[in-house]
Amino acid sequence: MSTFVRHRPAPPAPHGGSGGGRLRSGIRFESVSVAYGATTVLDSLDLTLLPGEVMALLGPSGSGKTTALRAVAGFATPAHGRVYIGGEDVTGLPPHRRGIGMVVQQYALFPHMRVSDNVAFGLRAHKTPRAEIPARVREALRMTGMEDFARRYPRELSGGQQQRVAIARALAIRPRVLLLDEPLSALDAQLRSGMLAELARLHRELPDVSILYVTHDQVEALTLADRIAVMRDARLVSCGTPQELYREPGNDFTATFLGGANLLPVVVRAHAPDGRAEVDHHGTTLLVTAPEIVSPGVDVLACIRPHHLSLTEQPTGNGLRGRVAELQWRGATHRLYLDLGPETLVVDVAELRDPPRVGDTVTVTFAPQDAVLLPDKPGDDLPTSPVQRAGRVR
Ligand SMILES: Nc1ncnc2c1ncn2[C@@H]1O[C@H](COP(=O)(O)OP(=O)(O)OP(=O)(O)O)[C@@H](O)[C@H]1O
Repeated sequence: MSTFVRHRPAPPAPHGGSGGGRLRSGIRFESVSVAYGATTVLDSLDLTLLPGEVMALLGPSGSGKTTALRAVAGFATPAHGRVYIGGEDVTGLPPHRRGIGMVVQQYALFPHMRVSDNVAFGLRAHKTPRAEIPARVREALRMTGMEDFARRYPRELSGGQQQRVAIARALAIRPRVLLLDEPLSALDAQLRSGMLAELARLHRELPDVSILYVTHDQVEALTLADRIAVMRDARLVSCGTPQELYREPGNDFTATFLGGANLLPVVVRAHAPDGRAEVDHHGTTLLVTAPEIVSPGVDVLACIRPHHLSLTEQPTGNGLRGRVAELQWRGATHRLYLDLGPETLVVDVAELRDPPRVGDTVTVTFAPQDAVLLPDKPGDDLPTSPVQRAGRVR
């Protein structure tokens, strides 16, 4: 397995664990690989979702997110590995016996059925006793705010309302895990943000349900997830809480995919005992954060978020001087593209009353704690000192 993955241990259950009497929730992928013909589209995935945890699977198109979700649902068969739900090995179980609710991008409602029948459909498929069905349908429609629409047909609903019905249908069976595949991507930006808040509220109402949420939208992942798993080319490249991955992305792909980042090539000069390192950037010494003890003389990247840079007249340290190549007014902020010579630095600052002009030379600065070192090649770990390397915990 690539040493690229910075996989933090799972934190304690964020929502109190599984409920008494119910089937346990939580999902575990144990070295799961899925292939279509000769192409491996999911490569040895090891990942654990705790009971009650919301995990976002984030990554570009084709990275294997949906395949991972389908492996949990039972619609994609692993060539290797096992899938567990609530500690139970479900690898060989058919989808309807896995206790999952699933919502996909295109809602997949039956057009000829009223809302209530769409929601009842899953319950019938799960052989819920007839007498219980009306109450379960009402409960699911109440949770999604769709009680008043029970008699309508899908064509009489907006996109957002149809998606609520799809969620109600998934919840009606009282699943132990909820699988959401880009559930908001067909909605416009405003509706999407409202639905994000709704999903967060729903999860507070159902704290025992584990949610695996596939998205390529970093805002959705940052907003909703307890932890984010970042995928690329069929592999898991990072996993951690949104804050961990944002502050210490561990690799250049995660840094740029989650939030956007400047990645400056630097050479390590010295490592300070306080977790800082002195690095050289084309002759300028910068003080940055080193998550591990890095070896002097090696090439690494300094990751600095655009909004962590500020304009200054006289920096007391960490000054980067460059020519303004482009200036964009974005309402609340200005974005500057600074030509540093070999690189362009992106700088986001609060709206300036008196902005510099294109062609002006300016200086920006950053705090050492806002710049973190990353390995300079995909697949690498930070080049550490021999002592640190020997004692490394993976
Ligand atoms: N049934 C299939 N047969 C052959 N190839 C498939 C099949 N389903 C998916 N793939 C391929 O597997 C790879 C991963 O697809 P997957 O849908 O898991 O990616 P994704 O990360 O969810 O992408 P997106 O964000 O575009 O949905 C893609 O290259 C896709 O073309």
